[in-house]
Amino acid sequence: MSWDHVWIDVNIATMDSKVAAPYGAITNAAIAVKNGQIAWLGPRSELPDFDVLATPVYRGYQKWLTPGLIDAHTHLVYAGNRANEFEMRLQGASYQDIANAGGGIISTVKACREADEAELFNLARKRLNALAKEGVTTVEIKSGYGLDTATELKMLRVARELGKHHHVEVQTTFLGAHAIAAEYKHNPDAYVDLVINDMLPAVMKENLADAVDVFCEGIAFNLEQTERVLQAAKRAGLPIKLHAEQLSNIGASELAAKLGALSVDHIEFLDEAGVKAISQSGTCAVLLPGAFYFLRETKLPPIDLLRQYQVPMVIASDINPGSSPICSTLLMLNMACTLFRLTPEEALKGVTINAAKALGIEHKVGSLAIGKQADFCLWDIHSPAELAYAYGVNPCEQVIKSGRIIQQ
Ligand SMILES: N=CN[C@@H](CCC(=O)O)C(=O)O
Ligand SMILES: [Zn+2]
Repeated sequence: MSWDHVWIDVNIATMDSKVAAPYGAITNAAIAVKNGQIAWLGPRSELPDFDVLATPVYRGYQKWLTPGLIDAHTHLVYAGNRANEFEMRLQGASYQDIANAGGGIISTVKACREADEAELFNLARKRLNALAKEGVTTVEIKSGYGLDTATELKMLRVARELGKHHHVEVQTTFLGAHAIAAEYKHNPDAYVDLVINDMLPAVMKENLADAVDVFCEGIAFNLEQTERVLQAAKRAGLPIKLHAEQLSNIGASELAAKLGALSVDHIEFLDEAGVKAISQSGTCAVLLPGAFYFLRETKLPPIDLLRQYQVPMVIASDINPGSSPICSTLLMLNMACTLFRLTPEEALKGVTINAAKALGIEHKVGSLAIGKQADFCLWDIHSPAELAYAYGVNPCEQVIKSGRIIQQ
């Protein structure tokens, strides 16, 4: 047997539902990598003979190995910050008040239109480095702070460039329908026309997006406008997702289900009819505890209903300057448990296999099984629950991306 690398004496949280144990765990295990893929994994005692002189072998000392983490919802390409709005909220203004007064997303739009690609790239790279240090190997990045064709393209190009220059794999999402651009304040439908007829074709031409998202909400796009954008995305052959039911329930998730969306994200105000609809369409529920925490929301997402209808729950950071300026996927695991009462196992599924489902890449990443991409992390922990339990001392010891050992 000839392999590129082998790890022995590790405990593996495979997160593979075919392994019938919590976390899909295999204890006293080994894993072998060849050509960027997992060539073998199983109990150490069953490890086939291999050429020990020719193969680098790493000893895990019974530490835990998990799939590389996947952050399936971020807005990490942006310029400026909104600390002033943070202060305004502490003086009593609400997130909606600020948005309605022309602040919020629109104020980040001004900063992003002014920034050039190099500036956006450098700011975003720091955020991506922070995630990578915590074991993130795949990240989704949205546009949506341009709201004109040139700036939306600029954001997506920066996201694509990040993916080329960093070991973390980047999935891009076109979110031109994030807010109504100030220039179209009095004619939102004309802005939707711009998104569909100008931005989307330009995005497609440069192959800049892996998916399309819309913020479907009272302060953003209504159901009809949202459907127009999503139908256009589908015609262009892109998967779709929605910012849905964050501040109110306008039926966004039922629309997402009808159109076969990959995910609905936020969903604090999702009701049983919506949960039922997304369970039937196989749409994932992306929970964003960072935004819930930072906006001091009080309405909890319907976790029990999501469990009851067996909707895959995803946990993501939602990194953005307005509602979640928190650059830590690991902290989200802790928040998912403390704020949303997820179990640590549910939380870990939310940043591994279920996050992969929300991005439509579960055939490739998200769990550890023979034939999958060799994306995994070695953690200095005694049980996988520790990843959600404690925060502040980074337990990530080693990151392997596509079979390559990343030194950081
Ligand atoms: N809800 C909409 N979009 C972002 C917030 C964007 C912002 O406030 O800048 C979110 O996911 O929370
Ligand atoms: Zn978001």
